[in-house]
Amino acid sequence: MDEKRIENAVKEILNAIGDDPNREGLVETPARVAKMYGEVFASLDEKATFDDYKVFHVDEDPGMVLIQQIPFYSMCEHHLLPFFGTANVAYVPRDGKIMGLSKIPRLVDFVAKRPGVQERITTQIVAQMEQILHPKGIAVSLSARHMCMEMRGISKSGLFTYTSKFEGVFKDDLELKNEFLRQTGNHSE
Ligand SMILES: Nc1nc2c(ncn2[C@@H]2O[C@H](COP(=O)(O)OP(=O)(O)OP(=O)(O)O)[C@@H](O)[C@H]2O)c(=O)[nH]1
Ligand SMILES: [Zn+2]
Repeated sequence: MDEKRIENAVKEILNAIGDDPNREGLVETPARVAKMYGEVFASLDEKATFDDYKVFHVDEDPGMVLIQQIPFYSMCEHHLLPFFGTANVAYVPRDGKIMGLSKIPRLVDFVAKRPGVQERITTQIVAQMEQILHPKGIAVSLSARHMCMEMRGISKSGLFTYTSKFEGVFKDDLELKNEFLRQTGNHSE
């Protein structure tokens, strides 16, 4: 990431909104924003990859593995305002192939830390899980608040947007899908 360029751009924005980038409270702001963008957009760094996942084997296929309520923070690509919430990620292993549990929240972070939309985070979690494990099934659901709908524009506070994607056995096996929905606090039909 080109921090110097971000700093200059932030100075320019401060000027453009009619504030003074040289006043005491703002002098260090461009550098802080550049550093902050480095964090919230960390996945755009050319060195950033999600290849530190660990795959293990168990003798018998367990059923569903589900990590619930994984907090995530992202920035909407339309307004560069935060959207944030929680993700539920489940899979059903194939051939005893399982993943290091901590890698799932890492994967959610990796997918979230770039300008995006909630729908794409949802589908990319599914795509990455598929690539790493080729499991029998994947279920992902996200619930998030979008600051671009709360602090501006339509200005509706406390709206939660829900997105979900079900693959493989989660599509075919209604009981399994219902178990995911029940466990994650959502109600099936
Ligand atoms: N589908 C989707 N839309 C999003 C997401 N985050 C923000 N948006 C929407 O992106 C849209 C951008 O619409 P535009 O009409 O181009 O922008 P705008 O004039 O600022 O729109 P308003 O927010 O309605 O004022 C808005 O409707 C936002 O609510 C997201 O994660 N997914
Ligand atoms: Zn937005």
